[in-house]
Amino acid sequence: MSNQEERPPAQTGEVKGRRRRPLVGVSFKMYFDLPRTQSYMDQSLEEVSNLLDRLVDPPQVFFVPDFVTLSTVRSKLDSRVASLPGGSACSSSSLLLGAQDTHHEDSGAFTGEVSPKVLRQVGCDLVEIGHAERRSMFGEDDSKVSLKAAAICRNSMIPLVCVGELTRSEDVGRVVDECWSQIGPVLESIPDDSELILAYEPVWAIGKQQPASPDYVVAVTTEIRRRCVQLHAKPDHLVRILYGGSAGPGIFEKLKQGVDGLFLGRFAHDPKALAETVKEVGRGLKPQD
Ligand SMILES: O=C(CO)COP(=O)(O)O
Repeated sequence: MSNQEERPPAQTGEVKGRRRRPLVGVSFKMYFDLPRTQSYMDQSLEEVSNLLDRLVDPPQVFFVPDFVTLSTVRSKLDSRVASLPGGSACSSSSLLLGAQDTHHEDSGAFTGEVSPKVLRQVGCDLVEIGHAERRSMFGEDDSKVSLKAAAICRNSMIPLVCVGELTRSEDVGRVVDECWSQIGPVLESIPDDSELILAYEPVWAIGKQQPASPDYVVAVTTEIRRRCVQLHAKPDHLVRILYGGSAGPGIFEKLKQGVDGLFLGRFAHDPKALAETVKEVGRGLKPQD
């Protein structure tokens, strides 16, 4: 598949079953060169596709490479799925492609920008917006994030919106208020029936040796979910919340009361660490394994 007409709208969760499917993703940020992206994808797909059928609750797994390698990664995802027997848990709805940003217009005189329409045409399922690095270094503010979220939905993809407070605080209400100032405008800008993925990434926990503490993450994400559902009346099954910020193997078990999965950076650079995390988010191996 190579163009938008041939691809059905991205629907990453199990919307019809009203179940929030677990989800694990990795952003390559700007860490990988082209050969590294290719070898990382080959090794990760080998690890993950061998694993998904053996898990209790196989998660969806998404990859977020740079713009230039989106088509390369798309081809690798498609050929891996095509090589597997029908009925495998490793299908086109379980291996997803994301972009790291988008412009909010579909076309026009915006030199250097990338259109959400083209992202869909090259086979993106989701688009990451509002990452802390883009907010702090590239002037991405809440109004731009909202426009981009609307553009992503308009082009049949899922917005993956990164939110998080700048500094750690014991006051969960204050932390959630800061996150809510980023989430509220997005919820206003997208259709009520659109899926949304929120990546809760406390800015102070990105790029560190340790993630935020489990109690902290669960308290914040539980309140974010409550506000989405009760304050905004967003259907519960349409919002998935991930944790990101120095996340890696060994932490999902402690966060699972609050989140549907993880969004990884450096600690997924080893494909075996990615596979280990996928295994944990997928509730481990089925008993016979
Ligand atoms: O920013 C992140 C994912 O978007 C997390 O990056 P690190 O896990 O490398 O801190």
